[in-house]
Amino acid sequence: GGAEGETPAQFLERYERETLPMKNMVAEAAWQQKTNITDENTAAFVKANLELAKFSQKMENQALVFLKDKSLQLTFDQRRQLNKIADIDTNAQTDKTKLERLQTVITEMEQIYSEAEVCMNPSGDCLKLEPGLTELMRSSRDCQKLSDAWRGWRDQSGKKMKDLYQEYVQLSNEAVQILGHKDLGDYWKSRYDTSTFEEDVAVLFDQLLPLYQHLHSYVRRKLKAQYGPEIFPSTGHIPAHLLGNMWSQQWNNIADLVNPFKNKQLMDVTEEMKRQGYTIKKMFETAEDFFYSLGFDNMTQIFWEKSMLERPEGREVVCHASAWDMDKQDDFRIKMCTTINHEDLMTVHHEMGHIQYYMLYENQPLVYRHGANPGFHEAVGDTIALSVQTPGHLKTIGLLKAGNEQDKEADINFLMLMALDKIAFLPFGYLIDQWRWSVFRGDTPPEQYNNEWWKLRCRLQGISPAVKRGADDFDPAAKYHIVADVPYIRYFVSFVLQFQFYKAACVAAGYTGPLYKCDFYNNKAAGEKFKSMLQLGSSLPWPEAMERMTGQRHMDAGPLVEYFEPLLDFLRKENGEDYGWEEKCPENPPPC
Ligand SMILES: CC(=O)N[C@@H](CC(=O)O)C(=O)NC[C@H](CC1(C(=O)N[C@@H](Cc2ccc(O)cc2)C(=O)O)CCCC1)C(=O)O
Ligand SMILES: [Zn+2]
Repeated sequence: GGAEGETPAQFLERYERETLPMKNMVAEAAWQQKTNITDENTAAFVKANLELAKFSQKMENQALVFLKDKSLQLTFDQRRQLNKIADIDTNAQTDKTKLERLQTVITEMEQIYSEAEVCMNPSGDCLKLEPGLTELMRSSRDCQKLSDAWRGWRDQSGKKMKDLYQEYVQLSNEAVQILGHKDLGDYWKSRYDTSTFEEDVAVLFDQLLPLYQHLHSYVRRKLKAQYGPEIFPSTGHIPAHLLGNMWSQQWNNIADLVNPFKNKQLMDVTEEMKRQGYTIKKMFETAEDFFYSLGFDNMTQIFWEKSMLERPEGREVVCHASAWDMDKQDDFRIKMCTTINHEDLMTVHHEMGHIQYYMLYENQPLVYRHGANPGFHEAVGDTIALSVQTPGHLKTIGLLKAGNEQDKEADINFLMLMALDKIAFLPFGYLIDQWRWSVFRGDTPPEQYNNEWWKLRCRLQGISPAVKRGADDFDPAAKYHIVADVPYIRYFVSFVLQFQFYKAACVAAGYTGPLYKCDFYNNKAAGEKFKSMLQLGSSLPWPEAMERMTGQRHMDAGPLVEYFEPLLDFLRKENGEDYGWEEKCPENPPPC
């Protein structure tokens, strides 16, 4: 047994008492490192992680002793908690040198990514990803500039990390194999508690492909009109740098080029936010107010004191937005280099959704303070943002001028903007971990890393590289989550779940109109439904949790398809038979 004659119940109590301060210490060290990247903060962060690993291994060993002891009468809940204590990720690596090397490789890759900058011709301006390159990709309509930024970013980030990444794969697989998993992808999928997870997401992707194909075709036609057809390959692919985003993952920033009814309002409120003098603080208060209207709690005092809501002067930070549970009473934070625009206002809701989930499961046993599955955590804020973005709600908060509610053309414009965010994302959200699972499994060897990446990008997303890719390019590591060891299929799952949660909240609010116009602001019944699911954390299998809110026990693309139905009808009429692209990208992408 554990400490002299310790019972499972005593062990679980001791686990919580001893682990909480340890996790808080690590969270603080991580926060210091991400909000002030210096050698000593990085070293301190790696050291803290090593301490946590040693501590977790002791707890894992003790949990395994109880789990294997046939003489013990463990309750269902004790067994569930002990299994979660024994699942300690790559901290299972007992070889200190290998564990330290893995931590160092990840922080090194993240440091290269965070400090990379591209010096543009002919201006000579050196731009970082945020805000410079992101702003350029968002707002420039100059093909050559977009192409230079697209290529430059990949040269300064991914291209420098191929060897590091190879080492990360090797060390990560070794670590999780100690826990009995085949490879890191196998371990990441195990968090969805179902052996059919890969097939389930593949089925969802196939169901949603027609929506994407029609959006892709419509956007391609509009971009040909804007840039001239000669820069588009005959294979039907869209050049990656023309889509308003460094990774072509969401296309909302080219809404002005794609807006179906020019004479009708574009639902992007960036200009109105600036005109009204919106501050960053006001953006966070707007999000806080929506959650509060549902009966959720306001942000804590410590949240406002300790968050980093804009890029600080004079120090290197990891700008990629993130929400933090510091494993300490009331201590929840957001780190974000916020800019005043529509996209960031939605990101604020996304990050605050994480904070609300942390607060709702704060009283669960420590091992249950996680999302029911990772997709749930990503869906909370986005579900709220679906209600916030309705023209009706934007009028309620004064960010959109009152207009004719029954305007079919304005509705199509709105659904188009939402599709540029939610539909455009689907193949991207799906393919990142298709690539990584094949790398971790060993099906994709290092010399095939970039080729396999572009095979997926060309076949599933229908985009082509701005310029021809070379043997030593490594484009996957131009994306934060790949560099920072953060799984990604959670976002694809979230983009399906959030429409299920949104529909359930609308039903709870007694709404009966077209789904895409539903605003459940101020509705306590909707809030109660949501809270009843979220307060469970991971204490029950996710189908049980989902059932509390939606009455369903499985992922279902139905609500997403229902939401976009009017747009798909419009697109089918517009596109006729002109949609789709060839599996392979062109050998040589046409120049600007
Ligand atoms: C300590 C820690 O790491 N905490 C976790 C939270 C947790 O696990 O508790 C966390 O904060 N992760 C950061 C990550 C940030 C963002 C992101 O990376 N988004 C994806 C895809 C996407 C894009 C649009 C969208 O609407 C939804 C998703 C991308 O940008 O590619 C950036 C903008 C939005 C969300 C996040 O919040 O998920
Ligand atoms: Zn998130």
